[in-house]
Amino acid sequence: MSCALSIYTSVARRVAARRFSLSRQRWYQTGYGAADTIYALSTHPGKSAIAVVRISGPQTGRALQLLVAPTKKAESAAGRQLRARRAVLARIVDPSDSSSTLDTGVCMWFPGPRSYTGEDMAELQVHGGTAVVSSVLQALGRIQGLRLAEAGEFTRRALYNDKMDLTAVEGVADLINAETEAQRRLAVRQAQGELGQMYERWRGAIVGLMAGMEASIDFGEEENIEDGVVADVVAAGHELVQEMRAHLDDARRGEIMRSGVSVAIVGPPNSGKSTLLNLLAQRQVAIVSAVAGTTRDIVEATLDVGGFPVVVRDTAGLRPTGDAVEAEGVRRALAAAQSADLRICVVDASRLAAGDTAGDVFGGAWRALLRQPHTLVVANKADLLADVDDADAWARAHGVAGAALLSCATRRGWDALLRRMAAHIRHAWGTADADARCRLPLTRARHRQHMQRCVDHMTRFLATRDVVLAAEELRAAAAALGRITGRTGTEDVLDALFSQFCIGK
Ligand SMILES: Nc1nc2c(ncn2[C@@H]2O[C@H](COP(=O)(O)OP(=O)(O)OP(=O)(O)O)[C@@H](O)[C@H]2O)c(=O)[nH]1
Ligand SMILES: [Mg+2]
Repeated sequence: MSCALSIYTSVARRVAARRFSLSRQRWYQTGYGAADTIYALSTHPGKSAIAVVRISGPQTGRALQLLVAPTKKAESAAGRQLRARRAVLARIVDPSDSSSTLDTGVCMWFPGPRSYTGEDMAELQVHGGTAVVSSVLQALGRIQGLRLAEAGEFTRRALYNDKMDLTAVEGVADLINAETEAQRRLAVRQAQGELGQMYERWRGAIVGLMAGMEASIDFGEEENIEDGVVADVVAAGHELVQEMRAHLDDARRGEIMRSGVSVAIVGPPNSGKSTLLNLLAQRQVAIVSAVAGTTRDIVEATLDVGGFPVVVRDTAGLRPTGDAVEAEGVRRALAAAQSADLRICVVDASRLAAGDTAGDVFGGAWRALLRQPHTLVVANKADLLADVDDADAWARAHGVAGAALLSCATRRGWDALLRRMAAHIRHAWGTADADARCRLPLTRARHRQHMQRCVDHMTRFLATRDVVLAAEELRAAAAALGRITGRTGTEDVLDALFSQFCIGK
């Protein structure tokens, strides 16, 4: 046991050393060069109260010496030098003429490695006027060895300097793009490294299993796995795979929260689908008319329902038709309904009240939609009904049990419908982001793909009796996890990811 442990330690050390060298190797391969010092405006371009200019790289200290001068007040005070991680009020001056003040602002100096990028870094908070910002940027450009940063280059440097892993970088990108509370909650946890730490813990556990396998090779007489020696390794492997499978089997909660819950509004023509979309979007996105068959194509709007990101699609009314264009609309509507996470089936309550059955209203083939999970039925045009005291009883009596009674015209049932949609989304996909005790779900298809590969290799590892194959499967499983966190072979992913970042991040 102690032997296995010492082998584990040596393997883990080798893995850690390799990880470091891989990071540095990538760093030099990128062509950016560690010698460059970069700068950029990190806040939004345009007029604002304050703008933040960031500098990172080995020449940062020299750039500050040339660019930052004490204010008159600071000159008389003791300790006027820039101190690490302290905000100092300073004059930002022209490097070629320190008497020419460009602006007065706050300067912060972060000597590496205790900075965002892991390098020497500085932040200048200046007044957010266009002329001020451009004069500071031009002054930085005149200092030798400094150049404007590429999109996402600060964060790229943080990644290469092991300040964060790839999942954390993706979390930062998601945080910047987050539009709803649920997206923000998910992204902030990922940006703090929570997901990456979990994958690294699993990778460490696989490395431990590899150490166990090495022990079995050392002490086994033949190159076959000896039952007694590897019983613990196999048991630990089973436990690990179970944990990983539970992570994979998450109903795509994280991916749905990140990209938005896709909702399709479907139902017969003229039931008020487009009216509902316009109400949800709070603007006239789709054409509404009393003519049945108005909507032909898919009309889409992105919104926030109770803090959850939602992409709603209005669709053509479902009915048999000889019109080729309308038939294509119906085909697209059914496809949208199939692929949606949540379906809202809108029916005309007045038609049900007039004696049509739900079957008449929906048509035979389309009733199948109602039986799909994650489907809410909305009986619209409730204003056309005689007084209904008990909406649930009314829906049961008219063959649409559980339907929400709504009038888009008078807004009767509107708040209840929104509450119901939010509750359904929270219950189906939303728990992990809201509850910090829950494990973070997979947030990208990229993670899912590598995670699935890892589980496949682990499954094959557990099935084989051949020690060489077993070790190979473990190595491949660890490498798959390494691809999620960016430890192995991710240059192509990085280029795609950082191109989505803004300059200055
Ligand atoms: N009385 C009443 N009329 C409504 C209500 N909601 C929508 N309407 C009317 O019903 C008609 C059809 O509305 P739309 O929103 O275009 O219906 P649709 O389901 O999108 O129709 P198609 O695009 O043809 O499939 C319009 O005249 C709307 O003003 C409601 O709650 N009450
Ligand atoms: Mg319509």
